[in-house]
Amino acid sequence: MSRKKTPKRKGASGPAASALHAADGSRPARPGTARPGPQARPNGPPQPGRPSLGGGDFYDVAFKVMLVGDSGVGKTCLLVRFKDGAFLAGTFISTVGIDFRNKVLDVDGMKVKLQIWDTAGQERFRSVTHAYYRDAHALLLLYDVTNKASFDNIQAWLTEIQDYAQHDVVLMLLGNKVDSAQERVVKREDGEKLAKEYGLPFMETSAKTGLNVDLAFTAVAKELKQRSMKVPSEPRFRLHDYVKREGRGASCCRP
Ligand SMILES: Nc1nc2c(ncn2[C@@H]2O[C@H](COP(=O)(O)OP(=O)(O)OP(=O)(O)O)[C@@H](O)[C@H]2O)c(=O)[nH]1
Ligand SMILES: [Mg+2]
Repeated sequence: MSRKKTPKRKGASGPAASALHAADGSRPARPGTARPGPQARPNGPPQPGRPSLGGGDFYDVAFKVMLVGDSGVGKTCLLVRFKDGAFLAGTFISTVGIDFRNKVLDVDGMKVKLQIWDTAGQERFRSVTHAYYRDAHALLLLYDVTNKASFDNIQAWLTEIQDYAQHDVVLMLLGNKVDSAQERVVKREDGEKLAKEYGLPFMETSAKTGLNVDLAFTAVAKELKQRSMKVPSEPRFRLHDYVKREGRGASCCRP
């Protein structure tokens, strides 16, 4: 990850909510009780493949990916869209603490398992989530294009990442909810500018329509897989170039 400058801490904020919320809607997350599963290792060498304990999904390498950003930006919805291909419409139920879902991807013939941690954006859970940054191989940092404050808080999140995550963590900036064209207050160019300033790959996404959601996770999986190979057999994967080339504009996929 390259960052041009050290951002100033502003203090992230988000709407208050209180109900329990698990990423799959079945198991509520309890703050401080979730632990990385046996298949996720701290940042460093990925674990060699084996079947997962629960689902029997075989894989060659496993990585831990964390979703971060203000409350309400759509982290849980992004994960549910990626994992289940569905959108959680209706009442917003804020995540409590942290929870995770697994998904195995086929990346150029290799089974790459992503253990994706969905964190609570609310300030009061920050100390819980801090403990998990260190183990993350990749971070997806989200803001909501219809919420200026969530965009303004990105610098604060970057400070937090700098303080708690591994220095070589794969980091990508995502502007979510681009389906809400009428409510948009953060222009695509603003996101691009900020991403450029910090040397981050950037995409706009929609958990509602699915725009660029698979692409974001696939790009991260490709980058992690390549990094994990001692002698890369393929040409160097370039995350920035990949998301620029493959990313689709918001206008192509409105419902
Ligand atoms: N239109 C639109 N709404 C979305 C999208 N993603 C999420 N939402 C809505 O935004 C609200 C918040 O989504 P969540 O995924 O729960 O937000 P979160 O970032 O997980 O919030 P915390 O768990 O509090 O950190 C919900 O009402 C979702 O239905 C999107 O891409 N488009
Ligand atoms: Mg959530």
